[in-house]
Amino acid sequence: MKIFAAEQIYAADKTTIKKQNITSDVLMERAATRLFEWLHLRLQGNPVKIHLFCGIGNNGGDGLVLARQLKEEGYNIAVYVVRYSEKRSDDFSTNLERLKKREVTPDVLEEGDALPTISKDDIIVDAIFGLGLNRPPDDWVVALFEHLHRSRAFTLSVDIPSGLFTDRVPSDKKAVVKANHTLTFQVPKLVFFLPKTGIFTENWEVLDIGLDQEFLSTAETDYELIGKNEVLAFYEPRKKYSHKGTYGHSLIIGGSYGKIGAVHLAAKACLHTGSGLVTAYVPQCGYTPLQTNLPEAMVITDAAEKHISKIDFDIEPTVIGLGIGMGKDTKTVNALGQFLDVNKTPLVIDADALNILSENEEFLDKLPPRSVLTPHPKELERLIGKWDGDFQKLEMAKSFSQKYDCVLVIKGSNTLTIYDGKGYVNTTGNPGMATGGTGDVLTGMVTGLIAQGYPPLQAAIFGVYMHGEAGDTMVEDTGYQTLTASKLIEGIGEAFLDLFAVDDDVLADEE
Ligand SMILES: NC(=O)C1=CN([C@@H]2O[C@H](COP(=O)(O)OP(=O)(O)OC[C@H]3O[C@@H](n4cnc5c(N)ncnc54)[C@H](O)[C@@H]3O)[C@@H](O)[C@H]2O)[C@@H](O)CC1
Ligand SMILES: Nc1ncnc2c1ncn2[C@@H]1O[C@H](COP(=O)(O)OP(=O)(O)O)[C@@H](O)[C@H]1O
Ligand SMILES: [K+]
Repeated sequence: MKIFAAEQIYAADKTTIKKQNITSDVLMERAATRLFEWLHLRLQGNPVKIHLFCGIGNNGGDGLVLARQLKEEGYNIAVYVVRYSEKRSDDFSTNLERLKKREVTPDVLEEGDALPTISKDDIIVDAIFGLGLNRPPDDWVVALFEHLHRSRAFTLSVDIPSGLFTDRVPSDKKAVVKANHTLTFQVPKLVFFLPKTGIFTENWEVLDIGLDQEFLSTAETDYELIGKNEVLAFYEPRKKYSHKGTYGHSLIIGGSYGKIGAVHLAAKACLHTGSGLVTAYVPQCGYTPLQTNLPEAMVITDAAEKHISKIDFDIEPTVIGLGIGMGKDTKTVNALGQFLDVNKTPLVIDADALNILSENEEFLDKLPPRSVLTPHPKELERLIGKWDGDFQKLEMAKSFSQKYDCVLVIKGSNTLTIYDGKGYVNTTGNPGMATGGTGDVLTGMVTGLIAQGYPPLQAAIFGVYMHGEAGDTMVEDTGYQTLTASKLIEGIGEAFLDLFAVDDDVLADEE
């Protein structure tokens, strides 16, 4: 699913209004009707008090239409106009008049006014600011946001939590409404997925308001949301007359004394993702544990006992996964530099190999084109430097990826893969995966996909999706705290099966 920038959404509105020959007022009515239907379905006439806080722009207009529809259905509402500006949008004004005709006169809130009492069992609808926010809200509006937050009432934001910009991180966390849920129009917004802005609405849902499909499908966007539909397009079925040679040979290079487990996890994940053959290249201390515990993998050992001192092998791997548990011993750093001088095999680079690249920038020029780099945020900072906010981080990551022609997988709650100026936002995964070794599993999975012939970008996007899906499957049995990297590997099979599972509700519809 595409993620549109705010100006593209405004353009989609305009096109829709023109092509469907409707007024903006009709579009607002349609949007707010979707909000009403959502609430009505859940509340079924429940007399709970609903406080609707409406700004003076079109977001506020949506709130006023919703108030009118709730009133007509007999809901217990209180409506407030948050008058943060003298200006009013036309559709706001039209709908204020319509509401007044239904004998609902909103309380106008201005600076210095007493704030309404809200009980924690009430519902707040936040329609104060929408996509039009262009500067931080005034102090008294921030005080209102804090008042809403203190009430602990369920807060439903319209389109976007008020105070959240679409293109930058707010400098003051208090200046954003903390939504329990956001109902966003037509398309998800990028800020829902970034670590410093996603925290304002952990739950969100898209409401289809019938914007012009042609516009939506032809517009180019900088970001895309990756779900099952998107990755299914990449999936390559296993062929009947194939053999292990068909699916490539992965070489996993890494490990040091005390960190052989990382290689074990990556090699095992690689096998579970379908690599035809997997060999691990480890220091000698890794030989026995790997041969004992992972019989499917072959093992080549370095001359040194405890760390990699020279990367030297006589096989011809299809792809190499590099860096997990490898450490940064001087000999290892030299070995990596010498290896990169001669290597032509596609690479997936993680962990200590990334840190070595950060400290030896000249190594970056030696990477084969479209190498996949999988940093967590700290490793990313070492690679690309410090950033000021998520948006600058993304721009810096795009430049880095372009400069070195690499696929950059920025791991996190919503892992973001960057290549060729575009970002792919993953939707699977859960906080149970915030545990040691899960990154090693991802390295193994992406390596295993490249081994089978997936191009690096697709392997990265698909691998990240499947990794998160494996986590989501396993967490149902383990709970968040007990999910481990080994368990995650057990979930990879389920993640593949789930790609082709028919949803229960689809089956129910057919019955
Ligand atoms: N396609 C869609 O997504 C649709 C969107 N609609 C609604 O329209 C909204 C956008 O409406 P608007 O463009 O009117 O934007 P807002 O409703 O966010 O209004 C912002 C208004 O406040 C002013 N302003 C911005 N920041 C301010 C600040 N800090 N202090 C004081 N004033 C400030 C702006 O100049 C503007 O007049 C969307 O978020 C959505 O709720 C719907 O009405 C119809 C369809
Ligand atoms: N809160 C979370 N939600 C979803 N995925 C997460 C979360 N925390 C971590 N992950 C995923 O777990 C993995 C952790 O990788 P990493 O930090 O490299 O761990 P390690 O080095 O211990 O293997 C990444 O793929 C990341 O996206
Ligand atoms: K809002």
